[in-house]
Amino acid sequence: MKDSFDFIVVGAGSSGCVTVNRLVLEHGARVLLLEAGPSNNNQIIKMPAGTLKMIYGKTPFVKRIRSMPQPSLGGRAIDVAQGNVVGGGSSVNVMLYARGSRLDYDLWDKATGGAGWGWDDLIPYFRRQEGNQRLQNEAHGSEGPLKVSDAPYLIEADSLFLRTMQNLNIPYTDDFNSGNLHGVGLTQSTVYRGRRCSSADAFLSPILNDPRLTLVTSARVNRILFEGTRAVGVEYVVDDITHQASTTGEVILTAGAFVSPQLLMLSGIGPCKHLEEHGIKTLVDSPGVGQNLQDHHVAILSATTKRPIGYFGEDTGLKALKNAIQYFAFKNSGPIGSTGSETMAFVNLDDPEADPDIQIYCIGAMWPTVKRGPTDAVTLMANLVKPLSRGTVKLRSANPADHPEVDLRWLSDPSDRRRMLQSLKYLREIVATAPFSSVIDEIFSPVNQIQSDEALLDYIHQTTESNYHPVGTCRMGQEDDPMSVLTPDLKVKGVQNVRVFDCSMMPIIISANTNATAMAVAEKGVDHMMGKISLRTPGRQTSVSTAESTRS
Ligand SMILES: Cc1cc2nc3c(=O)[nH]c(=O)nc-3n(C[C@H](O)[C@H](O)[C@H](O)COP(=O)(O)OP(=O)(O)OC[C@H]3O[C@@H](n4cnc5c(N)ncnc54)[C@H](O)[C@@H]3O)c2cc1C
Repeated sequence: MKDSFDFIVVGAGSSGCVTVNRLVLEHGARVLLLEAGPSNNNQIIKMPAGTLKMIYGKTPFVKRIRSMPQPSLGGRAIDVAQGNVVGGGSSVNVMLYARGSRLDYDLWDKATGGAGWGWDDLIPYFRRQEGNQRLQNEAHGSEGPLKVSDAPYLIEADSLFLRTMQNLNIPYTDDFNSGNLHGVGLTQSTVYRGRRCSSADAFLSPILNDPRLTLVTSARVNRILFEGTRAVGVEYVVDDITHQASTTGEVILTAGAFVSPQLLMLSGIGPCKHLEEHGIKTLVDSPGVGQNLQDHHVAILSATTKRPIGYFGEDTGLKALKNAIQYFAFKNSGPIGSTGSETMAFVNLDDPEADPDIQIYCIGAMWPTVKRGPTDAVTLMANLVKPLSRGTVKLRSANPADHPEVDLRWLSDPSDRRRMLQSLKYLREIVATAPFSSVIDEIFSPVNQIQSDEALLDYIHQTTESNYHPVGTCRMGQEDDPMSVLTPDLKVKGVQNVRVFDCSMMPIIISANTNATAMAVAEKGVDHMMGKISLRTPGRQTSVSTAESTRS
């Protein structure tokens, strides 16, 4: 093996960029960062309004993983977009800055036997990373490199949504990220002066010229290399040529919730029967690898409006020209500087006092997948943020170039079906409530004729989409839990010198968007690895109640 490094980090996404930043700047380590996708140096990534074009258009920055046909969705296969570029998800995402609730992280803490993963344990990491342009308090930092700001551009749909939700007794909140998600309000985004602030912008850019960092793009890692059970390097491919790199320290997987378990399995760590099926020699029989897949997904309602209240027409003709001039000549202002998702609400429709399990987005446009000629429109989406259904990631083959076999199993749990149905009905209630009702012309998805529960569920099966938050496939847990893949300090069980710092580590999905948490987890992971913090002695009280603890 030729090149040798102190650490090798696999995947330059949200968690990978944070990991290398801390290793290089704080610990002076020589780090190899391998990223399968290209550089993030592209205008469409930097301009907030470019997001939907990346998610639904054709760019090299997004790869779509097609799921197995889903029996619970009438046999439909789902494409789940993932970042394939420096910055990973944070370079292609909708930039919404969100954290889970206090309870979410306290449930993680419980899953690890109280090892130190509760809300209070994570807050220092969120705060340290955050450069909030409005909030500075015990939950928020304003000096960090990750810029977080209020929406620079609002549309009438935002005002209508905010007022309508308050008419439905949902209280206004000016901060979703204090541990309490309840309410309706304006979102904050990882946007600074009209430009995306990805994990790469915040954490990788400052060290790109540091001689201790070696970044190789368009480099797909195939497997981890072991001597016995000790990781000593990785094998990767650039331009069809296979390379090896070695490390005297550790290999850290930050390749995302689909690829990190795939890489473990390709390296011989996983359910031994499944590895045998693909002719892979088992190094560690770890039955939990690829299990416990969770993802948020949405019920969609789109309606035409009687007059313009959103973004229709802003990207064509003279308006597009005007917006481009405004954006480039006037400090990145106007619609191009907006993420298009400026308001949201978190509710619990069963018990208004309980932790929210539905997130509602209001988007001032027709949803791209809804088949209807372009016109003034608004879309409401209900995101099931506490799903109970669990899917799997398995190997499709022993070939690392093949996507893994993803079985999402959305709505396979009856409670998820019930809550999705209930939330779609609630979206209808929102657009029938003043002042929203005054601008709605026609609800065309789902059309009015779809009324029975059975027909509405069928509509959900045909139209539900990912909110792009897959997690949980290498979950951490207690040492003696046979289904946990990682110890609470994020070491892969059964081997030495391999850790996973990305969204795969979550035992339970958080009830909000996952980018900020991916970054906070990575920084805490580095602190554990470098001995800066140690696991807490079990026994501390958190907010987990007896009733909620049954969810874990
Ligand atoms: C379209 C979209 C919209 C989203 N919107 C939001 C939002 O508005 N707010 C929010 O909080 N969250 C959002 N998310 C989710 C959030 O961005 C992700 O949860 C987060 O980026 C995941 O971080 P990660 O480090 O786990 O993985 P990623 O950021 O996905 O990083 C994995 C990296 O590994 C690379 N990689 C994969 N395989 C290999 C390999 N074999 N070798 C080398 N490199 C490899 C990938 O190219 C990628 O760069 C969105 C995600 C997407 C995809």
